[in-house]
Amino acid sequence: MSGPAGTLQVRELAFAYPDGRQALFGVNLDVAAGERVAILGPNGAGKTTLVLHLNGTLTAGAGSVTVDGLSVGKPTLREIRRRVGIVFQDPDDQLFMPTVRDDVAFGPINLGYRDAELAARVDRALALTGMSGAADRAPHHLSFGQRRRVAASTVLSMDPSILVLDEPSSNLDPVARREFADIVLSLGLTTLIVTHDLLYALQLCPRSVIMDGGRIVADGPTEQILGDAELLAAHRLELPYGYVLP
Ligand SMILES: Nc1ncnc2c1ncn2[C@@H]1O[C@H](COP(=O)(O)OP(=O)(O)OP(=O)(O)O)[C@@H](O)[C@H]1O
Repeated sequence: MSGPAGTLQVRELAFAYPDGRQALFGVNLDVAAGERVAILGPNGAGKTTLVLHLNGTLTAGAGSVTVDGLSVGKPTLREIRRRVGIVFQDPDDQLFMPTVRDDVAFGPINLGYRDAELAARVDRALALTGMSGAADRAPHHLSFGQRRRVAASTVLSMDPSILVLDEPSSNLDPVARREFADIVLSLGLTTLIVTHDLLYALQLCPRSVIMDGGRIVADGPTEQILGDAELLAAHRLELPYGYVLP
């Protein structure tokens, strides 16, 4: 079965790590095509654990995850990995080839693309992040901000329907931060953003959920969530010092 591209359904998802630590307790989340949703919450809330279920890196202990109408599980894993692109916090976890072009081509080559079709995918993915000029450079010669863009290109070259960004603003200077936000907005993809940067969530995501203790404890318009001082305080979230919502 297949559904509209860019849709996500998480149903009663529960998960315990092998050491017995229960990290998720019945998480429910529906994301519509084209939505941008911030996943907020204190350290240890279960945000990363949830995200790692979306592309099948972790397997649900109970409940289900459905992407574009496809149930995440062993039989669909290859297709799910293509459809859900995760950009990790540290780009160096994703860049390991001699050149930027090789890194961005890695995923499509695994999918069987070659020659002109492969080149077109790589060129497009680099253009989307403004990194076309760096195609022949070594990733480790690039700045952190540039490496983050290339890491995004490595998943965009798979033509994903859902983009997951883990702390996308971390270690970026203000201009790089804004430039990356502009890239995300220009893509128009269903996007989940895990972040402690509440203003980045406000800038990029009309909707936010708060996770705490392995559960989603709030879900609504970002402006409303960030405007609720009691809710934020109850879950160890704080706007930057002195900041007043517009
Ligand atoms: N590999 C692991 N083995 C055992 N427990 C783990 C493992 N990874 C995470 N946990 C635990 O699962 C819970 C959720 O962790 P998770 O990393 O999902 O939280 P998080 O919200 O992403 O936190 P942070 O904001 O610090 O990144 C925590 O209690 C954590 O200690």
